[in-house]
Amino acid sequence: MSTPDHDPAPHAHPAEGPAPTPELAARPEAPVTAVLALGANLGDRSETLDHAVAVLTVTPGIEEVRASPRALTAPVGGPTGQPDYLNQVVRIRTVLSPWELLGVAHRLEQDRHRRRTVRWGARTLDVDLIVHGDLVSDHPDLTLPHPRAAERAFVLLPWLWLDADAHLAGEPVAELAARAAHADGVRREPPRRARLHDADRVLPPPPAPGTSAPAGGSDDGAPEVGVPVDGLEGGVASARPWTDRT
Ligand SMILES: Nc1ncnc2c1ncn2[C@@H]1O[C@H](COP(=O)(O)OP(=O)(O)OP(=O)(O)O)[C@@H](O)[C@H]1O
Ligand SMILES: Nc1nc2c(c(=O)[nH]1)N=C(CO)CN2
Repeated sequence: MSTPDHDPAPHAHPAEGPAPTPELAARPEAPVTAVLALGANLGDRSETLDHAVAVLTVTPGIEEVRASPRALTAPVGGPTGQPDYLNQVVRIRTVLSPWELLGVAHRLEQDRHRRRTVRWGARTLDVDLIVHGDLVSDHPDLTLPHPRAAERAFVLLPWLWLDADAHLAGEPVAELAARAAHADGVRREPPRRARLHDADRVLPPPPAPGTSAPAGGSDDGAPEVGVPVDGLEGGVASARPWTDRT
């Protein structure tokens, strides 16, 4: 028996091969802003998004990772009866080509054993590339800006919460969000702090002689920790991946 996430014969994704156009293969000479949209509605959605943001943070060629507040959203399209999605938008600066960035997106999905079977079916993780600088591409394997982003409240609202001045193809995201259908199905998650299992914690150094406060750590008493990642180069991140900055 197979479920949408247990396809016995997953097919290779086109982003594993060469870029289909020179524009999609070209690395920018200087970092450009790119926006990714994450969505998960199977498994531990919150942990999945934590992992994805952490991996982006340590991916070579990606810097200045800013993650939006998260939204719990009613599924739009696809089979009925799906669980709600957890959606988030991530803005980065990157020198990766659009095709390389799509490859990163698909490795993140594969890390979560995503299988493509039913269109818009439930999935452990979906990572869409919304914009890559000002690039416009109409190639079906990577269309930029993402062809459905301008009407998706589950993309536009988190993006707006992250960046009130954001524009998509010259239009203010605020205006697109105000017009988007299904906005009432998008509920902003309250800001949260990462809670790590004790076994994953890196203990802070002991207090200096004569002091009582431990060195380092965060303001809620949880120590600053690195984030171990696998599947991509980069090792351990020192940045905090739970960047719910509002
Ligand atoms: N901007 C883009 N971002 C991500 N994938 C894209 C983009 N443009 C085209 N694609 C192609 O779309 C194909 C299907 O992607 P995916 O399975 O993530 O679709 P979906 O999430 O179910 O639907 P939607 O594309 O409406 O979000 C991918 O194989 C990819 O090559
Ligand atoms: N709420 C919600 N609905 C969706 C989503 C999503 O991320 N969130 N993604 C889809 C295909 O990418 C289709 N429908």
